[in-house]
Amino acid sequence: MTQYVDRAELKIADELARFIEDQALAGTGVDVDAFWAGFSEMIHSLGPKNRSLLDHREELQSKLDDWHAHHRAEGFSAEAYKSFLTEIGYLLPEGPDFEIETPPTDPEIAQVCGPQLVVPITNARYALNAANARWGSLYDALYGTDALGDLPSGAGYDPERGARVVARAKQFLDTAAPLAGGSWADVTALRVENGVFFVENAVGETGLADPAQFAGFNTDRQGALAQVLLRNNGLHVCVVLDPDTEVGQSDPADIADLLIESAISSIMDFEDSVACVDAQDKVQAYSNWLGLMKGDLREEVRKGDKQFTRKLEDDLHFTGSGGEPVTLKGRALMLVRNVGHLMTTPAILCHDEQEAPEGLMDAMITTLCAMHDLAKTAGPRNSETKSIYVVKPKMHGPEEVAFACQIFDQVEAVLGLPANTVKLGIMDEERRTSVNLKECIRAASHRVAFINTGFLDRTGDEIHSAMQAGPMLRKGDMKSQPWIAAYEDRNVDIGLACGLAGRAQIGKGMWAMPDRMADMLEAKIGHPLAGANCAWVPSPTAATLHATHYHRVDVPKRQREIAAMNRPARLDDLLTIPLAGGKNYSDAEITAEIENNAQGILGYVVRWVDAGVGCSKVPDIHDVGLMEDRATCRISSQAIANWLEHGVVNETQVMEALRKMAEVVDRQNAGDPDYRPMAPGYDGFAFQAACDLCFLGTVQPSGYTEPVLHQRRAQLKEEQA
Ligand SMILES: CC(=O)SCCNC(=O)CCNC(=O)[C@H](O)C(C)(C)COP(=O)(O)OP(=O)(O)OC[C@H]1O[C@@H](n2cnc3c(N)ncnc32)[C@H](O)[C@@H]1OP(=O)(O)O
Ligand SMILES: O=CC(=O)O
Ligand SMILES: [Mg+2]
Repeated sequence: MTQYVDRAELKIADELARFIEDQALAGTGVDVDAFWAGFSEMIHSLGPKNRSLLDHREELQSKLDDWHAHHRAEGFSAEAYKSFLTEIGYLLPEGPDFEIETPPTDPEIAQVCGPQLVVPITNARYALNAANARWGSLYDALYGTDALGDLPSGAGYDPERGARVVARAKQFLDTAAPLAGGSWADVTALRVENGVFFVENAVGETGLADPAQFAGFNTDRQGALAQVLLRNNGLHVCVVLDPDTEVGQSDPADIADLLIESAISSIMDFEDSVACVDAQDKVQAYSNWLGLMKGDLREEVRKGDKQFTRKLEDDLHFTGSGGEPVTLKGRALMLVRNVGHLMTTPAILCHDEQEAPEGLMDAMITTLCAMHDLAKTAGPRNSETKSIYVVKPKMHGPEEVAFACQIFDQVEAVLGLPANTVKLGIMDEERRTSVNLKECIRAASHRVAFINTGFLDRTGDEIHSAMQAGPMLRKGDMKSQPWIAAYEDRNVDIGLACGLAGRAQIGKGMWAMPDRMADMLEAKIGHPLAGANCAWVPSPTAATLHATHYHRVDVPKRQREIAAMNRPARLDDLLTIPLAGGKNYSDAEITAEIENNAQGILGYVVRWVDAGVGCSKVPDIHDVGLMEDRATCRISSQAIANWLEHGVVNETQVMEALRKMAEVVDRQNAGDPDYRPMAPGYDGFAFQAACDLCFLGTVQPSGYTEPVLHQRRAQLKEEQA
């Protein structure tokens, strides 16, 4: 039972009030009473608007449902559809051209192109790792994954595999920092003399083809060259020399590793990768964020027989070619993803005892925590421009973006921050945002710092918003449809037209197969080539490997080329609904599809509901481990709900698939002593949640999964209390 304390017409869960007063407010200079008064005023003034925006979503959805239900039989007319969307205010008129006016942002947002790592904020061990993922070992990333085509076989070091890793890494150097003569593969010695970098290899003495790529060096205590810093496309590579390691010893030039700039920014996620349903969970999440912003977050890590304390890395120091000190950031720029506008929270009750919107709570408290970074007078800072970067997900159209800006206007006023301190990341992941993207950006033109194609949620919304249009294609077929290509291209085109290049991020989505690094290396170069200056990765290792793409592609140049192409707008493609149409899937294909979706849902939901884990790696029916979060769960559940709605499958078939796959998921988790099997009872909260997601999928708001997940997890917590 939550204990509440009264604060300025709000009831605040006791542990949240204590966190805010004792930890978050302390040291910010914000007066406690003024804070509560301002917070209360914000919740009571913006809460009703929040609710009316959600009502508007529902109104539009029911109009879409009706229209599709009435026009299904007569065949689809794109023109009639577009007129209807315009008539109901779903598709809005575009205003004149404009450019964003966001105040200057940090280089990691505006200039440096590279991977963006996402991490659940509730896991301090991972969150610290994500902050520290600015630098990663390319040798380790190549050795420890399937990036070379196969996986390491044993526990010990395999010199044959090591040689292949070194060869690949040196190929990378030949692209990122080519030599004037010969290849890095034949390098026998490196030296720095009077600030000039020399290389010896098969052709004799040489140097970098472009000497300006030499950015600094370090020597060891004996004065021997220990690190050489190179720069390419704004990214750094540190060549590590160490004859005392096994790898360095076997290298003619003592090269032991390449440390490369990896996660340029990291998103600390309060949204789809976490399971936070009450004040207790939220305080844990806010505490981690506060620790990152204060810089004092620590986590005891045990690995095998080793134990150590993980904390934020310091900056890196080198000597420049003229003898000047060179300092590079040791940490990724941290952004924070708040929840969207949908959910309410039992952590705060309004004067009418109703739950407050969770998005308002996140906006105020994550900004408050980040003030500790702005206030630092010594030590490494997150933002040099005194900015706070908030990613706002799942907004539907410009009105909701304008509302997000209004929220942060009020937050800044309450906390005494200069206007537009909070920079906004707009996730382009709902259909009404994609179709009105230019106006969404305009609505945040003074604070937008990124737009990003969250194609996973976007796929879920594609299914839900056209639920009544007919049965959709299989999940895997969605990726090759006209709507998604148009969505990705338009996001870049509109971002460039609105002046984001050199000022803000134009990002691309998550790589959702965390163990398939060879495939990622093949596929994800497509992101910088498409003009994105950042793209999401699920792990630090993926960040290191994806970083190599930004050495191969000069993104600003690519953006100029794309802008010059003047590509046509392709709104018609964007509005092409991915219906199965004449495709007649066989019974086997239908069964495989629902079993695959059921397995993903159950594998994810059982850990969410029973263990409070918001992001998991779950094998699909082909045994490929997939990153599952609320967005991927939204796709799978909406896909099943859609096929149920149109009679492609019936309830009995879906229930059979759920029961069968529950047994599979139980077996997959058999090694976990805390795991509670779903079979043979099929009566636990997790299994019920999976059933609700499928059988009640059509009536979930926008097809989101969080209402069901929250309800079932809260029930379980209550039962366990
Ligand atoms: C649609 C969307 O919204 S996408 C955004 C939401 N999704 C995410 O945020 C995905 C984040 N990724 C993750 O949570 C995880 O990588 C998972 C759940 C996919 C896989 O986790 P695991 O199975 O534990 O990964 P695995 O065993 O391969 O690796 C664990 C190691 O990698 C690190 N690691 C894995 N993912 C991350 C991450 N995102 N950030 C930082 N470190 C990470 C861990 O710290 C750990 O290293 P450590 O032992 O030194 O602490
Ligand atoms: O948030 C990201 C997505 O793809 O959804
Ligand atoms: Mg999303």
